[in-house]
Amino acid sequence: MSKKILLIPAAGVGERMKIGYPKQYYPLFENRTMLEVTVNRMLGMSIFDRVAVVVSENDAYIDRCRFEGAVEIHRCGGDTRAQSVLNGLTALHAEPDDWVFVHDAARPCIDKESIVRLVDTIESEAVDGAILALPVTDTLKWVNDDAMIEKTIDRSRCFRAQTPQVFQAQALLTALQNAIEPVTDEASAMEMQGARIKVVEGSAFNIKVTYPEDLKWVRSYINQLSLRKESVQ
Ligand SMILES: Nc1ccn([C@@H]2O[C@H](COP(=O)(O)OP(=O)(O)OP(=O)(O)O)[C@@H](O)[C@H]2O)c(=O)n1
Ligand SMILES: C[C@](O)(CO)[C@H](O)COP(=O)(O)O
Repeated sequence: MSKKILLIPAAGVGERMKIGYPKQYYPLFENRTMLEVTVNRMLGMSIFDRVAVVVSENDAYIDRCRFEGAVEIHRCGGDTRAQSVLNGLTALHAEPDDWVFVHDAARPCIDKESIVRLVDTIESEAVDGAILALPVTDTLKWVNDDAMIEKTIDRSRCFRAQTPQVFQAQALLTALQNAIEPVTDEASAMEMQGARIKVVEGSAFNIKVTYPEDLKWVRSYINQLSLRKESVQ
């Protein structure tokens, strides 16, 4: 029986957040860091057989994190997100057909319903993998180097990719090793291999904390959960 493994890349520096330390260690809720909130929410779902976090070799914060369940820490982060995921995958020593759910540490508002939809898809459909995503709702413009519009793009087939993105361990390892150009998500590497990847409905709240202003929405969502007495961490 193949396992479900959660792999959380958390080795970024958070350049765009400009807080002077990696954003995954920002205290998000009651002194719990973003990484703790993300991991503990995932642990609380009771879906994963293994939970692993990839941090950089010289990470000075991870030892202070308190997780509410078993978490493997791999100090093998790379210079890019893809390299961190590849290094983490290698360190996992997973079985080839284990399902690996890769989820950004910087997406703490992930919800169980979305994960269940992902699991249902890989268990019931003939796919090589699946990702959470949302349809684009704005009109899309393609511009030139001077920001002048060249054309309007048909948005009906455009989706915004989120995480988790789930693939089988060996297939993902091979895809990331073979990716010929830099990739910003796992699906991109798998697409290059011709994989069949399904887009599964995500949540508008599953935003990635990238810029300081993103924190406003994330904190508000997390506080709402707390007010409704739903588990936050
Ligand atoms: N070398 C890297 C870069 C990113 N990540 C992780 O990948 C996720 C998404 O990346 P992003 O939001 O781009 O994070 P950063 O790279 O930290 O941000 P920035 O690009 O602003 O520096 C985060 O959980 C981040 O920690 C990683 O594990 N290793
Ligand atoms: C993986 C990802 O979160 C999907 O939206 C995203 O591509 C990561 O973004 P990054 O800023 O390029 O790390």
